Parts: sequence; structure tokens; C-alpha cells
Amino acid sequence: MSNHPIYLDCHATTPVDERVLAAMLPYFTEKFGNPSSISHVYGWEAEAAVKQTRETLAAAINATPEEIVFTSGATEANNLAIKGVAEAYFQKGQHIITIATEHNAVIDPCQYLKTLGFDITILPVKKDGLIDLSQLERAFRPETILVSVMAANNEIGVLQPLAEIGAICRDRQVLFHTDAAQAIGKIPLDVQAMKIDLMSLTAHKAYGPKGIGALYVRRRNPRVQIAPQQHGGGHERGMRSGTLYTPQIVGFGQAVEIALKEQNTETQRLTHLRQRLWEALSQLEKIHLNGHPTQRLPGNLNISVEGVDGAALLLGLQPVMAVSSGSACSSATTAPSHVLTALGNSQQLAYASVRFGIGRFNTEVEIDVVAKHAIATIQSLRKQATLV
Ligand SMILES: Cc1ncc(COP(=O)(O)O)c(C=O)c1O
Ligand code: FES
Repeated sequence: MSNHPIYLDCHATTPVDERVLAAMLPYFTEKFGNPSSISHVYGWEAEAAVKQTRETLAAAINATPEEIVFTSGATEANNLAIKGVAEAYFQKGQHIITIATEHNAVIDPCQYLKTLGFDITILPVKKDGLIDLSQLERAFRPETILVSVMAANNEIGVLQPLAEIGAICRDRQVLFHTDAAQAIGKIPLDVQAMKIDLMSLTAHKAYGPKGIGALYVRRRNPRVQIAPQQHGGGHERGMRSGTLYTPQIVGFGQAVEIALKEQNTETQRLTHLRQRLWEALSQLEKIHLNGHPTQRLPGNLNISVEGVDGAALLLGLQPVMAVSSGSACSSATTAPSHVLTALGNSQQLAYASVRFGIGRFNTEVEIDVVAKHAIATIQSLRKQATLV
């Protein structure tokens, strides 16, 4: 790893914590049973491990274990929540509200529903990336069945006011779904206090393995109905068929347990590193911070740089740091980030942006190396631009 650039792309994914890996390993080999097998100890062992993670996740968000449905990640959880609610409630209404800065795993299922005749309202956000609550209030219609607003943005880290949104939705008896892929383990989440009815989770942004996630589905006050999107053996109380992936589930539970235990200290440490990086970079002129300055994930810094070409900037940074511009899925596309343009950035500023995702294993020394190299790269690109 030593010749690899410094990893600062923790919104794309994170390494599996060694403690998580250690917990997972026995479930590949000696404890390999199918958690659905009820007639022998192999099955019981696996089932006990799955139960343990269900309890950990439920406790983490103040839910009950029966309200946790395991999925392959947050993409599947979002699809199950949005399409599942649309199908179950379409006779009640066919209108869904979401916001412009959502991940494609929310926007695309909504766009798909549009082709089936659903009406989708995509609310703009304010310049700081936050939802405008009065605009949300005005968007409701008698036929609105679902509001989907993410907990933490994957590009600019902005934290939406979940409790306020939840209260507005509950007043109108409209279901509230939140994509908490980037939030679990990093900020406090409470489905009761925040009046959340459905919540998508994933393990791999919080030092757990890839390919495992969950959907919280409220069972009481109100009891939420979702139509399954994958049919088969009737696992997960019929909501998501398919043999449970025990090792990944064990890793998910362990990752969330560690994250919760270390949340306070990690928040302080990452906020400090983020501030250190921003203080260094903002000594340069014409550098803009994207997203709300404080209402954001502790490890997130997203900047736009005037007077440089976006591709040249990333190329210049690459040897020293692994960062990205926009989300990992769209890093292969040439379009500017829909999140950054939703904040009112020009195309140039949306292109010439860098997302720093600082995580558990980054050090102050690394941040200083990164700041120094980023400053030198920007200065050199600006100098070249004035020469041509
Ligand atoms: C906000 C958000 N939602 C959903 C996803 C997709 O999660 P998964 O990779 O678990 O499918 C991501 C990951 O990139 C994300 O950042
Ligand atoms: S799934 Fe989020 S960036 Fe790819």
C-alpha cells in the first residue's frame, strides 16, 4: 500500500476495519450454515449471528429488530422502499416528493416510477444544500404518498433536518423515507424522535463490507406496507427473498457497533482534520466551500476552484491523493455533478471540484501532505492558465 496515494475518498467506500474482518471470518468456514436452516446447529449458529446484527442495527436507530430487512446495500434498500411503497399505496395516491441532491439510487427509482404514471416532485435545495422546509410544505398534495430526503449527502456531506421533515410528513400522514447510507454510525439517528418510516442503510461507508445493507420498515404507528421487489423463498418476512449473507451481516453489525462506540471521539477528530485541511486550502484565493459550513458530515470537505480545469486538477492531485469529483458511480461520466449544479454552481465550478472524504485511518500528517500538494497543484495550474 505504501506506494498508493493517500486514501481520501471515504464517501465512495471505506476499508473494512480489522476488527470487523476478524468477526466475519469464522462465518465463511466453520460457521457457514444457512440461517434459515432450523433443523441443526449450523443453521442455529448462523441465525444467532444474524439476530445479533438485527438487534445492533435496531438499537442504533431506535427501532425493533423485526423492523430490519437485510438487503444487498443502500441501492437495493432505496429501490425496495420507493418502489415498494409506490406499489403498495398506488390506490391512495401517486405523488412522491424528493430533492435535487439525492443519490441516483433515489432519483432513478423515482424516474422509473414516472414512466409508470407516478408524479414526482424534485425540490430544489438552498445554496448551502439544505432543503427549504416551507417549499416542502407547499409541495404536498392530497395524493402524496411518500417523501424521500437523504440524511447525509454523499458529495457535500450536508445533513438534512430529519426531525423537522419527519414532523411535517407525520402531520400530513405521508410516509417519510430517508437514505442514511452516508449517515449510519456517523451521526445520531432515531426513527422515533425523527418520525422516520423507512430508512436505507449500508455497511461499506462505515468500515463494514460491501454488498450488505438494510431497510428499516416501521411496523407500528403507522404500520408501513411495502410490496416486495424480489420474490422467492419468503425470507425477511416476505419483503426480500434470498439466502442471507451471514458473514457480511456479521461484519455490518460489528462495524456499526464500533462506529457507535467511537462516534463522539471520531466526530471530534475528523472535524479537526477537516478544518485543518480547509484552513490550509482557503488561504488560496477563489476557492469555494460547497455545502453548509457546519451542518455536514465531520469528514467531508468539498471545494470548487476558480480558474482551473476540472480534469487537469484531478490529474494533478492523483499521484498523492485518492479523491474524486462527484460520486464514485458518476466518476466515469463527463457531466458535471447534479449536486453541485443544484447548489447554483456554474458548470466550470461544478467541474473543478474536489470531494475529500476523510476517514478513521487518516492522520494529521497525511492531511498536511495533501494540503501542501493540493495548493501547489492549484497554483501551478493557475499559472499555466495565465501563460496561454
Ligand atoms: C447516499 C447514498 N445512497 C446510496 C448509496 C448506494 O449504496 P450501496 O453501495 O450500498 O448500494 C450510496 C453509495 O454510494 C450513497 O452514498
Ligand atoms: S453507489 Fe454511490 S457513488 Fe456509486
